[in-house]
Amino acid sequence: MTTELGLPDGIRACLFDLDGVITKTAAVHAAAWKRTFDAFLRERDGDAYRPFEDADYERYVDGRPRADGVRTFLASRDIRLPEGDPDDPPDRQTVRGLGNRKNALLLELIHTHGVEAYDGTIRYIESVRAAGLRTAVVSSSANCREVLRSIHAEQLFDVTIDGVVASRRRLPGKPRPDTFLAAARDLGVEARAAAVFEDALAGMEAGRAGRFGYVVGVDRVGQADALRAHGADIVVRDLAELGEHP
Ligand SMILES: O=P(O)(O)OC[C@H]1O[C@@H](O)[C@H](O)[C@@H](O)[C@@H]1O
Repeated sequence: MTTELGLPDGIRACLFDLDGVITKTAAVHAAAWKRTFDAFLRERDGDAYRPFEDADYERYVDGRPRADGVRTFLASRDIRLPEGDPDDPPDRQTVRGLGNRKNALLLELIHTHGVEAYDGTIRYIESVRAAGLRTAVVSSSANCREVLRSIHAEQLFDVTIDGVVASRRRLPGKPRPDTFLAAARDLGVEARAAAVFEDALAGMEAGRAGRFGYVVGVDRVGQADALRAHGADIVVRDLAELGEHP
């Protein structure tokens, strides 16, 4: 282990997820999804509908690109909707319509409440860069750049692979490893020389599938065992814990 950063020797780049790792926006996404799916399920099944639970978010939606989240959750309830069109109105019962409904709610929540960063992560990224390692943000979110801009953190990353870049480059989203692998490649390092920092189960699986050198699970919601089961090499509650001496 290197002492300062708590990373194995040979790690030359760090790949950070955004929502829940850098910013306190995972809960905001979860809230927007819950409002979207509960409204949809109530419209469909009436008042006896089965609500969208935290576990549904963690298993089927967290970390995945927007439309994949819609499809994966609906499939878990044996529901299939037409794909629809990327600019379907938010009240249209299609995969894209539901995604747009969620995005409108997310943006409303973000604009009303603002975005907060995790100070422990920002300090950690600054130490990583001071130590000469390269950094990337790897997020499924199409809102990644706006969120980073709002906390003035864009300059902390040499490479950005977000939801917009991934669809332009046709990269399959997490849990597939392609977005992380693209970030490592853009930084000029092999996967085994890169560490992945993620809070989502889909992100853990991507880290494991890509054979990255180190997979750090960031547990903000009490799912340490699940993070380990899905591929974490280590689980911390905050990145400030990495490199702390016992
Ligand atoms: O809808 P967006 O902003 O493009 O984000 C896509 C996904 O981005 C991930 O970072 C979140 O964990 C998911 O909850 C979200 O659905």
